[in-house]
Amino acid sequence: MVQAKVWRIKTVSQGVPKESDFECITETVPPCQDGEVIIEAEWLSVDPYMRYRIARGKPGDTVYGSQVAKVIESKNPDCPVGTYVVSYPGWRSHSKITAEGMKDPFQFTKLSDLGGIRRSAALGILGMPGNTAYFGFLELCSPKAGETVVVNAAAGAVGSAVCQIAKIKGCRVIAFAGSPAKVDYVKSLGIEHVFNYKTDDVSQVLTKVAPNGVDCYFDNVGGDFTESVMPHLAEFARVSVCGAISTYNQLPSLGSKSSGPFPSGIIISKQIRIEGFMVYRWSSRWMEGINQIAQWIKEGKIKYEESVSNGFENMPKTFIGLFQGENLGKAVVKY
Ligand SMILES: NC(=O)C1=CN([C@@H]2O[C@H](COP(=O)(O)OP(=O)(O)OC[C@H]3O[C@@H](n4cnc5c(N)ncnc54)[C@H](OP(=O)(O)O)[C@@H]3O)[C@@H](O)[C@H]2O)C=CC1
Ligand SMILES: CCCCCC(=O)/C=C/[C@@H]1[C@@H](C/C=C\CCCC(=O)O)[C@@H](O)C[C@H]1O
Repeated sequence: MVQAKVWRIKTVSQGVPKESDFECITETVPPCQDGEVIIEAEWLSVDPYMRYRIARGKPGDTVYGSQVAKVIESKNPDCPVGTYVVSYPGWRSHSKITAEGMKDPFQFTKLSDLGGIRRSAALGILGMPGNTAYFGFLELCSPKAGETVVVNAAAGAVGSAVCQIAKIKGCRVIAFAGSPAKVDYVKSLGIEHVFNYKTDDVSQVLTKVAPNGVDCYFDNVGGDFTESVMPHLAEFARVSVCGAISTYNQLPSLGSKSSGPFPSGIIISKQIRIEGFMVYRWSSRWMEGINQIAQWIKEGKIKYEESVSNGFENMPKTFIGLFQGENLGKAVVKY
């Protein structure tokens, strides 16, 4: 019988998660029944949203998350041994997927050929984060050529894709990231105006580099960063509220009181449109985004990076690293 390693919540994290908030146990996975498969993780994703899931979880819960995995046992003719899938069984080395579980296309999909691109990309640029950039930027910001776009967490999985899509659309991109190496990386993607928000004052940068205002703001960070950007928005600016990673370790739960004043005056007088989203809003158009990004990669218009941690034992450490800016591009763990 297959033995699975499983990362569970030991203590619901308070503030920045610690490795001791997690525990790894071993579990026996019973053999497949009709219609079932057993999968073995190949690549596991760590994502900022997991912080929210942990906050809403309880001790003993398996940490939620996606992985690229290989079918190693099958009693389902549609999914034979050797098939690669993207699934959401959580931080587990081996998992049983029932016939029912395989029906939900957002919990389980067979991995299509990625045209020579490493399978881990299905967790990043050719997966949920890539589509977050594609739909979250194009649909909510409606960018026009020549407009000025601000992107933060710009060296990360979503941000680096947004910067490049904005460039493809002919926009002028002002990007922010958290280290000199990250600034160099974003510049290497062809983005001209890139700043380190830890050493450059965001408001001063925008006064200088965006004297006519910011037309589109793709926000991954929230908090103080966003407070600094708001006064620089142009009339009829569009703000895509993708994430607020600077706040994830502060809020006790969803629905808690907002931490700062709501800038009503700016929003009203400049007639700004601000919209949050969850990328699964575009579920019915999922492959449109993936196929377009794949095409842009082929044409050399989009580049991407991955920060790879080796070993399942490094799941908590790699996850925590997201909040310390340790990743460049998509953070993944190789099983
Ligand atoms: N709405 C949706 O459907 C989705 C939203 N998201 C959101 O998109 C954002 C980016 O996700 P993703 O690309 O996967 O992650 P990233 O690959 O960008 O990794 C996170 C990065 O965030 C930056 N960061 C961490 N803490 C802070 C802080 N306190 N202040 C400023 N920056 C910080 C770090 O970069 P640096 O070194 O530059 O500080 C870090 O490397 C997140 O907010 C996430 O929740 C992601 C997917 C779907
Ligand atoms: C308020 C949540 C901000 C997190 C932004 C983000 O990264 C979203 C990612 C989603 C993710 C949803 C997972 C947890 C969000 C918790 C909200 C809830 O109602 O439980 C995943 O489904 C893929 C991205 O769309």
